[in-house]
Parts: sequence; C-alpha cells; structure tokens
Amino acid sequence: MSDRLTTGEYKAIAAGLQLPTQAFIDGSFRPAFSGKTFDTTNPATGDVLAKIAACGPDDVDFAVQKARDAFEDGRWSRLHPGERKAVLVRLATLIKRNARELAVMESLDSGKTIYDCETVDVPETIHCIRWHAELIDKIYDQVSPASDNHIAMIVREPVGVVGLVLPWNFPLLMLAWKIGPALAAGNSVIVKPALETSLTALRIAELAMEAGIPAGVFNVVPGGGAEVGEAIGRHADIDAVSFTGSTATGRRFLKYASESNLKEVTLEMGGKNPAVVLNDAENLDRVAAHIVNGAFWNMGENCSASSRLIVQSGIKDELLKRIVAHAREWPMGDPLNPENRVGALVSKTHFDKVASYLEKGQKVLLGGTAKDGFVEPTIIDIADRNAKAVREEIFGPVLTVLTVETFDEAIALANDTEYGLAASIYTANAKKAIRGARVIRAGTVTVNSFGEGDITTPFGGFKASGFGGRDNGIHAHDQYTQLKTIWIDLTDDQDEAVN
Ligand SMILES: NC(=O)C1=CN([C@@H]2O[C@H](COP(=O)(O)OP(=O)(O)OC[C@H]3O[C@@H](n4cnc5c(N)ncnc54)[C@H](O)[C@@H]3O)[C@@H](O)[C@H]2O)C=CC1
Ligand code: BAL
Repeated sequence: MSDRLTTGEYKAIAAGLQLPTQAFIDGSFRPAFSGKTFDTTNPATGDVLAKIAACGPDDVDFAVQKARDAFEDGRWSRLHPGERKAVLVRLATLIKRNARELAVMESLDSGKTIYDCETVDVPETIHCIRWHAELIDKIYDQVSPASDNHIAMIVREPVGVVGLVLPWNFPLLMLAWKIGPALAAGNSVIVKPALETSLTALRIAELAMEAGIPAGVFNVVPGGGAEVGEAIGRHADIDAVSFTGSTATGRRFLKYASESNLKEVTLEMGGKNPAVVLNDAENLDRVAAHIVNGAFWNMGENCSASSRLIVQSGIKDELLKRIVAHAREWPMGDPLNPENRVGALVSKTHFDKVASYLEKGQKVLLGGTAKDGFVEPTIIDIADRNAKAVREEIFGPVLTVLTVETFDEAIALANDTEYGLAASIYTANAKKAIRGARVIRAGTVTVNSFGEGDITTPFGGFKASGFGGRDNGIHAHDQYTQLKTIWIDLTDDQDEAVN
C-alpha cells in the first residue's frame, strides 16, 4: 500500500464501506439472541458508524457449542498442517486484497491515523497470519531418549476451544497475533473484540470463511466486557483464554478461571515503560526520534509505549531540545488525512482519563492541551517520582521526564514500577547496555532504539504486565498447544512380566 491517497479519496472509501454489524457464529452473521445493539462511533467526529449486535452469555454459549462441535469432528483440528497453512495463506492474501478498505475501517472505528493503519496495522496483520501459516508445517514433534524397551513420543496437540479477548488499541493486529498461532495449531476460536472496535474483526471473520476456514472454527462475538468477556472467562467448555488489555481486567480472568474450569490463561497487560538515556548516548537526533516514536506512536495508546524518559543530567537539556523538535514534526488532526501522525483517542471515556493526567502547575515542555477527543503530544518534566503521571499507565501521548545522576540510579528507577513489559536503554557503552538490559525486569528491552521486536521474537511482560505465555514467535504456539506424552512399551510378552 505504498500509493497513498488524498484525504478526499480516503473519505470517499469511508463513505462507501459496507460495515459488518452482526455476530459471526458458525460461519454466518447473526443478531444477538436478545436483539440488542450498541453504537460504535468514530472518535474523531463523534458520529455513529454502525449499530452492532450486543451479545451476551447465551450468544457465547451458542458460539462455544459450535466451536466445540467443529473441534471434535476434526474439520480443522485434524487437517494436515499443510492444509491449514494453505487456507491461512489464502486468508492473508484476501486481507491484502482488501487492505485499503480494512485500513479505512480501522481508522474510522479507532481514531488511529490512516498513515499507521496503512504502514503498520494492516501490513503487519498480513505478515503475522502468513508467518504462522508458513510455520505450522515445519514444527516437528519429539521422541525422548529411550531404551530398547520403549519409545516415548512427545506430541503437541491444539488446546481445543480458545477465547481471544482483544483490546481496542490495535484491533486488527492483536487479532492477528492471536488467531495466527491459534488457528494454525488447529484450535477453534471465540473472538471478543473490544466494545469500541468490533468492525475489522467481524470483517476478517467473513474473509476467513471466504478463505476456506470451516464453519464453527472462527467465531466473533461482539459486546461488553461484563456480558461477553466474563461469559468467556467463566465458560466451562472453553479450554484457554488469551487476553490483551488492562491489568485490572487481566486479574479478573485469573479469578474467572479459578472459579470455573481452570482454563489456561495468558495475559498481556499494561506497561509504564522506561527509556533510559545515559550521558554517553551517541547520535542524539536519532535517540530523540526513537523516543518520540516510542512515546507518541499510536497516540501513546500502546502497552509498550516509552512513557517514562529517564535521562542522565549531563545530556538532559540537549536531548530534550531535540525531542521537542522531533515531536513538533508529528502533525495531529483528522485521522483520514495521510499527513497526520497523531489521530483521535479511542473514546470519550478514554480521552477524559488521559486528560485527567494533565494538571495545573506541571512543568510542560510541549503540548498539554486536550480538546474534542484529541490530546497533543505532551512532555512533562517531573521531579516527584511518586506523581500519578509517573506511576500510572496513562495510555495517551504523554511523556514524563525524570532526571538521574548515575547509571545505577537510572536502572533502579527503571525498575521502580509494578509493570515490566518493555524498556529501552540508549548508550554507546556496550557493557552498560548489556548490564542494563539484563537487570531491567521487562519482557522486551531494546538497545539504542524503540521497538517491540518482530514476528520472530516473543512479546509479553514480567510482573503486572504479563502472565502465562507470550505472543509472537514460535513461542506463541505454547499458548495454543499442549504437550502429550505417548509411551509405547516394546517389551516382548515373553521377556518381562508386568509387576
Ligand atoms: N495492554 C494493552 O494493550 C491495553 C491496555 N489498556 C489499559 O487499560 C485501560 C482501560 O482500557 P479498557 O478498554 O477499559 O481495557 P480493558 O482491559 O477493560 O479491556 C480489554 C478487553 O477486556 C474486556 N473486558 C472489560 N471488562 C471485562 C470484564 N469485567 N470481564 C471480561 N472482559 C472484560 C473488554 O471488553 C476488552 O475486550 C487503558 O486506559 C489502558 O491503560 C487498554 C487496552 C489495551
Ligand atoms: N503494542 C502491541 C501490544 C499492545 O499494545 O497491546
């Protein structure tokens, strides 16, 4: 999608979109049993885009029943992995063919910029599904060390029916991170999109059907957390849940599992991620560009956002000057204007939450204004290490700056958080870079850059940021498979009596 369109052309596509509005269960669209709907709005304008089926526990029951039937009769779970691969590659191709429409739908529903949707969300979604598809017929099972008297096979089997509970910040990409490995491994899935952003998951379900994923294998049940999310978490016939969202809701999924069938739970949750810049960091312009990207990409609505800059005093003024200069190059406004890098926050509720962190009396170096759903990229220099803005996940375009004198102080401060998702360290000193990366308690530590790794590297958190498994890479398959030992006795009946 390198051929960028004009704002007017994107708006014309938006006007012509056919928006999916119903749940997708057992291979077809259907209304909620209750007949209820909820509005999904464009957060950049406040306009209602569509009325979506507001599902509840009875819809979840029905979807689980269909998913279980599909799993047990093997229409997907027992296919040769090469056949599942072919279907998922076809799905990736169909997404590519519909990339523009999906990018516009994603932007309208979430407030994300069309620039991000076309350069990151949609292409990475395609890449992720294709990567897991291509992987699945190349994973071998194992045979354990054995005597002549037995052979023991260690095989991986799909878990069964899996609930995938999604956030609103990367609706398409988080769907891909979960359905890629879950479907490749042979599971049946119940997807619950976030209430704010159901559209693209529903459209992908339709494309999945077109690609040849059998009915019942890929179900999407839109609705509220208390209605659909909890019903998934407590369902006795769901074998595993993979969740991305807030730490508060993640904790609930552990409770649901412990109070129901002890389903496996994987949680990918919040972060308050440090970017540590030491006095000896080189190429400050490049460092500044990475920090701006880390803090403001996706309006800071990103679990791995660099939200705490921890800078050594000797370099602080020079670095901040460059960060401010880079941040000024991020225009904010209409998400469908391809020049804009900062769009609208996902909802009025979330806008109000982010705005509440912008308080009077703060030392604001840039931005600080929140209006009509948009929050300017904001940089705040803060001395109080216990300030709310320093300790809590804001999930908006707000970067707090903390000043330190020494390397040890910087690392201690980086670890002074309940979270442990991501961190960055910028230094020209290889020993400090490696020591810092080893000592910081986070699932991903980048050196002299901001990023989340790529599809080959596991993504997830330490401490209150994560639990139970990883997204991405071959490691993601651990979430969606379980190991079985098959022990075969080879002794001759005449050789040995069974005792
Ligand atoms: N780690 C991440 O990527 C994300 C972190 N967040 C953080 O969470 C904060 C709140 O955002 P929310 O949308 O409220 O996140 P959330 O954690 O409530 O929502 C995530 C998913 O869980 C579902 N859910 C909500 N309540 C539930 C319940 N009681 N039982 C079962 N499922 C439930 C939601 O419908 C959604 O599908 C944000 O400000 C941000 O700090 C939000 C989204 C993504
Ligand atoms: N940045 C990908 C994971 C997340 O924000 O939820």
